[in-house]
Amino acid sequence: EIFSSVSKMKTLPRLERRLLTKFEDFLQTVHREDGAADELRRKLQKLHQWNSKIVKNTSIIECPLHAFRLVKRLVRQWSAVFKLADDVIAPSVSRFKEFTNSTREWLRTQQIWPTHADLSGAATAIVRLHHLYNLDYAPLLQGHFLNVTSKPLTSLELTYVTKAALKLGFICDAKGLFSALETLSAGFEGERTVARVQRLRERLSDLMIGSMSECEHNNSISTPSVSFLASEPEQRRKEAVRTLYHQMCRKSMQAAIVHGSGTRCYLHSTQVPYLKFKAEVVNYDPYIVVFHDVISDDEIREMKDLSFGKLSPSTLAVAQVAHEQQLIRVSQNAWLFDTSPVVSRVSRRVELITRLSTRILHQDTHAEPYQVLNYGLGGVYGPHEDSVRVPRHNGNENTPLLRNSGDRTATWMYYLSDVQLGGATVFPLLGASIRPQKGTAAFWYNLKHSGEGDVRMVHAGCPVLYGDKWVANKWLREVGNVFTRPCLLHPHL
Ligand SMILES: O=C(O)CCC(=O)C(=O)O
Ligand SMILES: [Fe+2]
Repeated sequence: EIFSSVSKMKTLPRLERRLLTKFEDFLQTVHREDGAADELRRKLQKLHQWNSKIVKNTSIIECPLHAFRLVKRLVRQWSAVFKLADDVIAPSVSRFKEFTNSTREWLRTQQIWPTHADLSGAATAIVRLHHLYNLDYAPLLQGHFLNVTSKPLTSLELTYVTKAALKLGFICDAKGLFSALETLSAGFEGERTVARVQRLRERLSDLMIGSMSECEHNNSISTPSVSFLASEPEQRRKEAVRTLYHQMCRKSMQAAIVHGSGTRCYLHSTQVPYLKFKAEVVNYDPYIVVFHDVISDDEIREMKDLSFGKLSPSTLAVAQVAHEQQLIRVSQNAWLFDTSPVVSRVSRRVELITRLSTRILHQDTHAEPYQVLNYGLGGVYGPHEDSVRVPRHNGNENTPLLRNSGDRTATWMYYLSDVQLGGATVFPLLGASIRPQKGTAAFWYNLKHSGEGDVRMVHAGCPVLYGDKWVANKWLREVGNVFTRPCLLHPHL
């Protein structure tokens, strides 16, 4: 899957360019002038034009609507190209079959070519963003997404978006989208469009029967169904946290200054005399602090470069049902050890500032390697605690890492990118939020001084509305840090 990493998606136009070149070069060697070959040339020419526009400006993929359209083109238009080549041309030109087979194989080895799952993932992102941030669907139908303007949605595109809303269980969104689809396809007599609309109508009416939801209440975010077993009060607590999380994400979009009110700045001393860092207290009790200018652009580039090839879709520490993961976490991550002088230096800085050890040695691990995260389209990380030792995570105590190194005492999170819109880190129970800013880092403790997991530290990454969000987590472990964690009375760390 690729929709779960915006940075990976940005490499798609270059790959498409290489694919186009392969086809164009091959066609040069095929001297065939008939309708099918002409049609193939025409299709490729059109793809070439689209590609030329986007290959020079891949940052537009940070806009979910452009990203959705790119994925749609790669999945649908290219499968039409292959189909035409295989079904119409290859039977009379045998070399063609060899060519399409080997080209398909080549694409597979690149591992990033999108599939139908990516197409529905991209449509899901668009719906989730509209739903969560309370955006009006009307501009989207006209091809507008925030300040980006493009062509109105086609009936096929609208079908994907409506289906995504249905799948998410957002019935009111689906109803609205479906009636727009009906209007849009009213004049079309095409069999496929009619059948598509009919199928959706049936699915929607099935869902409506079981649901009494009134669409006027669209603003209160429906909590997605959670099918794993949970006791009733726990379930209610979870829903309350989710509601607060959604509210905070929306609020973080409106406020110009995102950090909590009463934010206080100071110069934070380190173990090196005169080396101080700008610090901003986001919350006093429990303590959450953001440090500014703690990692340079060059260091960030190196961390991203070292991680990029290793990114793979994020999973969750707490087992969840597969289809729910989409709602809880949409990102890819890689583990990065201190294998280069730059990464080591970046870790030393964490030590200088926090006075905690980041040493990673076999059998004596004071910290985890960096978990470098790149978010995907509408990328989110729902409410969670970094600590495993919060009461409701019972049963997780017995992992080898926990036995050897203890819990995640503290979290240090480097922000490796800005995010144009959305993507704030929020603490729903504290009312604190942090806007991602390249070069800064957030720090907080996950455990109380007693060693118990602090449930107040539940936090989340709001959906990325527009942008390519990167963070790097350094989780500092208990063992090796029990004596270094500063005293409770210390005003700072
Ligand atoms: O990306 C964010 O803002 C939060 C990430 C996070 O909480 C985590 O990776 O554990
Ligand atoms: Fe976290």
